Amino acid sequence: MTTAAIIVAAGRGTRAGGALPKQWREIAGAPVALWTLRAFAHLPRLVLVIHPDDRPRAEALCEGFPVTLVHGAADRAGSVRAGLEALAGDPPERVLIHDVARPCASRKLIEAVIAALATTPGAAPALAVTDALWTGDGIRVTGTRDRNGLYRAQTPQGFRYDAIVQAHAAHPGGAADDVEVARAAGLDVAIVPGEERNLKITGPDDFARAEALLKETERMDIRLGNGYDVHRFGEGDHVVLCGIKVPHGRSLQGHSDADVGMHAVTDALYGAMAEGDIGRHFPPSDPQWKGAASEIFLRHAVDLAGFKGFTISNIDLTLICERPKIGPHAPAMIAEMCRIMGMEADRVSIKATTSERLGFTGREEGIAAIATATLVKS
Ligand SMILES: Nc1ccn([C@@H]2O[C@H](COP(=O)(O)OP(=O)(O)OP(=O)(O)O)[C@@H](O)[C@H]2O)c(=O)n1
Ligand SMILES: C[C@](O)(CO)[C@H](O)COP(=O)(O)O
Repeated sequence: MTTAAIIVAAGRGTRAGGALPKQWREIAGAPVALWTLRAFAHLPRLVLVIHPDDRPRAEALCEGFPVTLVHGAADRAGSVRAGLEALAGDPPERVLIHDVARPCASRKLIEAVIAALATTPGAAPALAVTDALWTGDGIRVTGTRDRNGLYRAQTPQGFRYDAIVQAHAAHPGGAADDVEVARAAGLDVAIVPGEERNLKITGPDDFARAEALLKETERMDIRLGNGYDVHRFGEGDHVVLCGIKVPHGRSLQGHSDADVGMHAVTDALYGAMAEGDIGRHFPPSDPQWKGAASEIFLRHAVDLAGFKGFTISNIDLTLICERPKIGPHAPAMIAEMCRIMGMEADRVSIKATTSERLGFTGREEGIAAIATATLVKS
């Protein structure tokens, strides 16, 4: 079942004040919008609904990241509809709709909403009201209300895509959130236990609260990934290894440019992020990747790591072949890999070994490559 997330970010944040709309202000070292996108970065499709005035800022934030930008509308419901339309060409089965102003939603909460959608067309997090409730005239208490059965609504609010599209199309407008829209269309919405930490930045004091929560949970996160790849030799007069053309009596065969070293490093990066492998992001069945430069794949993995808040700490790559001899070309390969990945040379190792004439590499039928990558988030 495919799940997409729509992050609505077209509001102006008037209650929060300040020179910039709240989603573009920095907390804990990154804009609020980036924290929120990172919380959903494990999902295959992300749509960020923005105000047209914020386009340059949003493009800079999302450059190289797998995020679709669309322009929102004058009210929240209109912005949600714009996000839903952006997905219409290739509709997902489920969609999560989330306020950009809630940057602290946990992965556990997001997964709980998705899990609930297996049995109901709608699901959303909420916290039961625990304080006594009064009415007042601004100066004094004028009455009390029963808090039984009252909830504080949160996002992400999740729905079967087709159902929420139809519900929005039928709604007259003025809804506070998508649960109200869904219920007006007769959809059942399950309550998933919400989180106190999933606060919405609304007033000026909320920035400090959100920052404290993000700092508290952003613990050191160190990831190790490995990648292994093999390409066979065929007719030709050179091989491409780590972006460098190396003269050789044969060429490596493959769907792309068959840069076996770059593929192993790319898979190590994906592996460290639990993001599958090159084939998942660039399917070999897709003709557009035929003969593609492997730099495209590596850049995607590097950008994804940056989007998720990781720094690449080091890369270690071993090429396994009898010939060509790698040593003379290793400095150029390291320089090229550093250029693509934006890394320092003392963090990228490229070395080679033979297999003592054993096996397919020993018989010079192809080249194998094995890579390790370390990613760090602090
Ligand atoms: N026309 C609008 C209005 C709101 N939102 C989004 O809806 C969410 C919840 O709204 P709220 O917290 O009220 O944000 P703002 O409308 O920006 O704040 P304010 O009401 O203080 O101006 C926010 O992520 C906001 O960006 C939107 O995408 N389009
Ligand atoms: C959708 C919402 O986050 C649910 O709590 C909220 O209603 C949106 O924000 P607003 O302050 O009501 O505009």
